[in-house]
Amino acid sequence: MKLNELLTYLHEHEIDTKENPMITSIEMDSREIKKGSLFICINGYTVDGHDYARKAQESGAVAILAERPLDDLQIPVVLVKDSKRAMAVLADIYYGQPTHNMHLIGVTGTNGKTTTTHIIEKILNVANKKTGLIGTMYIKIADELKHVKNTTPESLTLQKTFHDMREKEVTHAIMEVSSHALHIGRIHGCDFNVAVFTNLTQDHLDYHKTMESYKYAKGLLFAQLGNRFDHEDVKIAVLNADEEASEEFIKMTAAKILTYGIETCADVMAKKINMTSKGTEFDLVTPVGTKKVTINMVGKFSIYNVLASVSACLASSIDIDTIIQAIEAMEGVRGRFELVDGGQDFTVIVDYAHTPDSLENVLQTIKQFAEGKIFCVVGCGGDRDKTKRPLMAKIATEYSDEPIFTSDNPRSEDPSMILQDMEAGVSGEHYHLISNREKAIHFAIEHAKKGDVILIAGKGHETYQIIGNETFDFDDKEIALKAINNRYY
Ligand SMILES: CC(=O)N[C@H]1[C@@H](OP(=O)(O)OP(=O)(O)OC[C@H]2O[C@@H](n3ccc(=O)[nH]c3=O)[C@H](O)[C@@H]2O)O[C@H](CO)[C@@H](O)[C@@H]1O[C@H](C)C(=O)N[C@@H](C)C(=O)N[C@H](CCC(=O)O)C(=O)O
Ligand SMILES: Nc1ncnc2c1ncn2[C@@H]1O[C@H](COP(=O)(O)OP(=O)(O)OP(=O)(O)O)[C@@H](O)[C@H]1O
Ligand SMILES: N[C@H](CCC[C@H](N)C(=O)O)C(=O)O
Ligand SMILES: [Mg+2]
Repeated sequence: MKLNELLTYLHEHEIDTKENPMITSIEMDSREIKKGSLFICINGYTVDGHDYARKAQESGAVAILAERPLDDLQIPVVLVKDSKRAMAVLADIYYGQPTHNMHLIGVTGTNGKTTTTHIIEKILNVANKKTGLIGTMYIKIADELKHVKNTTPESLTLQKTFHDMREKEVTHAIMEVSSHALHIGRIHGCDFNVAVFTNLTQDHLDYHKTMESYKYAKGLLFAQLGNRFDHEDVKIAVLNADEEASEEFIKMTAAKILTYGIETCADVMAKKINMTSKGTEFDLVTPVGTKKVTINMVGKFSIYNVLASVSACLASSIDIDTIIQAIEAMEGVRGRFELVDGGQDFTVIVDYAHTPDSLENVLQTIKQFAEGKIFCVVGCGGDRDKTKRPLMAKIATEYSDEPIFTSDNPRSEDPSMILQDMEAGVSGEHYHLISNREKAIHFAIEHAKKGDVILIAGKGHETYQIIGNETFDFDDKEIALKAINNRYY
């Protein structure tokens, strides 16, 4: 596409030349520049992309889009007020508006996004739909996986991903939509058909500062959902009726509403719930009838994720029998309440609970079936919301018999300072302090007795640990299996 053609889509811009090069790729990272690229300068949180414009030119960029004039460049410079916004517009156009002709489901909320997107994916696959998935664990196009840094990538990566999905004939895409992405505008240009809300509890206050602005960011997904009545293309907001924030999101959206819940009357509900340590049975009540279902996942939070997924799929015109077949076959998601079986006579669970609410939910669930003591190996991430640390420590001591405070991903912070923040939440309670995560896991496994349950929380599927600037191989499940092996064999 020629530069001038691309620029017709930007309402306000200035350009310093009449040159009109052919653009063969759009990049926001100078390290990705190829011959023919348009380089977009983004002023980031750590560095300013404008400082890399020269490097981009040297690497073959044929044009630059920037927020301020740049000296000593021989290629056209397009000036805009906000390069991130311009990037979203250009990415959408350059990649052929890929979300306009695919069914796009977005899932937002503090906890349960990854799990819910995977349940939706399973249902759509059982319904023979070709799917793409974007989220914390990976970008998945059919069976092909690509690892990513962010849960919800920047608009450029997003639109390119949707374009690749279209090339692979994906008809249904499901994505996790983080509050950061909503706040920064990474999803501008995404034409969602269905938007799903899981829940809102404390996290990310380092970024959003208050729960009110965190809620506002989540609400943007619903506010931006097809704000006109196109009766050929109805947009649907799937909201958790048991969550207070849903009442506000209802006011924020013009879309059709479908609610789900357990406590409050809703369109889709779970009734007569019967939980065991292996699974859950309940009556699934929907606008198209009531059926008894048995799922392999445990915990009330899992029922919420299933109800959200069922609602999203009903909103996507999938028939109820297919939905039920899929949710009954769903085995769970990697690193989410995942059982580690090394032949031991106690239970070991690896879970991604890294917020106060998720930790409380998971421990409450374990309490319902634990025959012996509960061990809880838990830490808190560095360079993240500090105020959740004492809360998580308190919850660990409240719901477990042997809490073991350890490191998560300390990142740039001193691990002992993070532990101090956790300890500030407890006074007089019994707990262990083992900063080295591998040693903490070994400690729990060496001390567990028959019937006990060990929860290893916070890192779930992660196969690394970030300490300082370095990333080390680290897999909770692998380490737990090694410790079980050491103890028994
Ligand atoms: C705070 C934040 O959101 N940061 C994101 C941001 O990074 P940044 O602003 O620091 O970028 P930067 O390094 O300053 O670079 C600025 C610009 O210079 C460019 N650059 C940089 C170096 C170079 O050599 N050449 C070059 O061109 C960069 O490509 C970029 O365009 O832009 C990057 C590229 O898109 C993101 O990967 C990065 O996410 C970081 C990794 C992050 O940790 N983000 C978290 C807070 C986040 O967004 N989390 C949410 C929610 C998670 C959840 O709850 O599930 C998520 O969606 O992931
Ligand atoms: N609906 C839910 N309500 C509360 N807690 C949940 C719910 N679903 C899952 N959890 C807990 O939260 C953890 C993370 O779940 P999941 O990865 O699905 O959430 P997420 O929203 O994608 O998280 P992230 O923002 O880190 O990507 C799980 O391991 C479990 O402990
Ligand atoms: N999406 C979350 C994941 C946290 C996972 C936990 N292991 C940590 O590193 O804090 C975040 O980036 O805040
Ligand atoms: Mg996630």
